[in-house]
Amino acid sequence: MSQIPYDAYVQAADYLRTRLPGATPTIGIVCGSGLSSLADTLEGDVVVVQYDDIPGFMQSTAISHKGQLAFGTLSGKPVVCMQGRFHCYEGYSVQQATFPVRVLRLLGVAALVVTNAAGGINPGYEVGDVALIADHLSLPGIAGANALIGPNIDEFGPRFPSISDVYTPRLRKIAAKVYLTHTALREERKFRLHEGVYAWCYGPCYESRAELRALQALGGDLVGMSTVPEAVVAKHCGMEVLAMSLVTNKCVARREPSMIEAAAAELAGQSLVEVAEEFANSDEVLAAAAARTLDMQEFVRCIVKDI
Ligand SMILES: O=P(O)(O)O[C@@H]1C[C@H](O)[C@@H](CO)O1
Ligand code: HPA
Repeated sequence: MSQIPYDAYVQAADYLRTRLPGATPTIGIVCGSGLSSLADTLEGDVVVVQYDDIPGFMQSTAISHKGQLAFGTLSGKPVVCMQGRFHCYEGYSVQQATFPVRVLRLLGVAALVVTNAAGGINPGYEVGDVALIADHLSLPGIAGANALIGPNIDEFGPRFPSISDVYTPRLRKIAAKVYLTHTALREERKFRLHEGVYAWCYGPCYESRAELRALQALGGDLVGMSTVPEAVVAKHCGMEVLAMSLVTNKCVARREPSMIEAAAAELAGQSLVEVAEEFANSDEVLAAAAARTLDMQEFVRCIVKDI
């Protein structure tokens, strides 16, 4: 894996400092698919910087990911929103995909709020629910797709970091308290809040049914194509991390209908009951994200106030 040198991160952070007239951000918010309008709620002197202009940044190619950083204040705190993240399925290495996280760290970001659109594997999760990520399953990570592979950059963190508490309990508790005390979000049942395990897959294919059953058996509640590399790198460089998924589709993990049984039934002249199945698709994902976007804005705004 080609290594990104420390100087490249420093160069990007130095460039961004020249674009910022005021305070540098202490909180970073990564906007997931369909959730980039979180940045529309920024206040104060908002500064928008295109990824194209930042030395070393990649291009955002994912649908609905704008490809810009928006700096401003949210609930009175200096924040930066990443309107567009980099996914490995776009062809980026895990180091390239996580480049912005380390740049934000160099700018002074101490807490990273990461959002994503995810499929619900847990049968109790419905479209429109939100889940705080309590832990993750990183099959690509344990198989070698880990941004920390290669010479360790000691300026960021230790060679062998523990990531057992990567999703900072303090921040999860803050988010839970916001939800439990926010009348409009909870009592009006705008969305249900869960806490679950996010299974990271490389994508871009949505998972097969057998893969979904495997992830379910391994303890996954959600499945998505992002977040884990960012969280690992953020934890390595000493950031607190809060990650949450918006459930945009329910995953169909039921076993495939047997074509041997279907063929035998047809040969015996029996009529078959067709089972209609719904499979994940990106239109459905973006529509579900759009439907929940204002609630997510409000939720994140209140959490940031209490961080
Ligand atoms: O950036 P996120 O994780 O929100 O995006 C998810 C994963 C894929 O980019 C896309 C698949 O529908 O949504
Ligand atoms: N699988 C993977 N990524 C996703 C999904 C899914 O079902 N939904 C949104 N992002």
